[in-house]
Amino acid sequence: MSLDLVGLGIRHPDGNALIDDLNLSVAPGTVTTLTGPSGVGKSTLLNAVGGHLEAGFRLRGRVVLNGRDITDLPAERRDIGVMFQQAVMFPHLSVADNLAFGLSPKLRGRGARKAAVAKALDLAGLAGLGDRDPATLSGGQRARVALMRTMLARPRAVLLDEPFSALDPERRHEIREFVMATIRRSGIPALLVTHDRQDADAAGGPVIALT
Ligand SMILES: Nc1ncnc2c1ncn2[C@@H]1O[C@H](COP(=O)(O)OP(=O)(O)OP(=O)(O)O)[C@@H](O)[C@H]1O
Repeated sequence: MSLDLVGLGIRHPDGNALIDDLNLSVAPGTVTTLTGPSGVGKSTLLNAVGGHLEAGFRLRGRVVLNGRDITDLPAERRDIGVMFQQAVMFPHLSVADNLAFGLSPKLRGRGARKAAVAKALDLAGLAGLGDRDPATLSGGQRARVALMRTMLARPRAVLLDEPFSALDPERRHEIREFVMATIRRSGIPALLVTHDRQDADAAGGPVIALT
């Protein structure tokens, strides 16, 4: 699976060009990093790829996923996973149920769904913690649950918007490695927005500096 941005341009509601003629190809299982000063349009670009561009922003160019033009598809039909700085959990659901919420509807059968959640807990190093209330997890554990929930939906691409910046330095390193390994193993393309040089190094792919 690959993600291609072809001649992408984004215009701010006030008329200013945020992104101008961006051409970018993200290979399967790789992470391309987007950097640049605050306000340059990094998050807006991810919104455009995910289909969440806010009203008033104008888009030019094409977003192509796996050879298919998805520019005009609504977000829910793009199968693109997102992960933000704050790992949002449903507080009234257990860790396992939070994970189950991410499961692709294509995966049918109670047993198969339970097994998929158990495997995700295991991969996240959280085996045995499925019954816990998410509020009792550490920030790092919550970040891993959030990532697994994103991946359980079997996305065709992932968008990561500063997903590590709320983590302390030690956790940050561990989660970063975990996220990159998961993306490589899944063979899907990813875009990472970060201000952190080490994040970009760990991502291993091209770094695009937006100006
Ligand atoms: N809903 C909105 N309506 C109007 N302007 C917005 C909206 N959301 C963002 N902007 C503006 O669009 C521009 C790009 O914002 P964006 O969040 O994409 O930047 P960014 O590069 O991700 O910044 P940061 O690194 O600070 O997160 C900024 O000038 C911002 O103020």
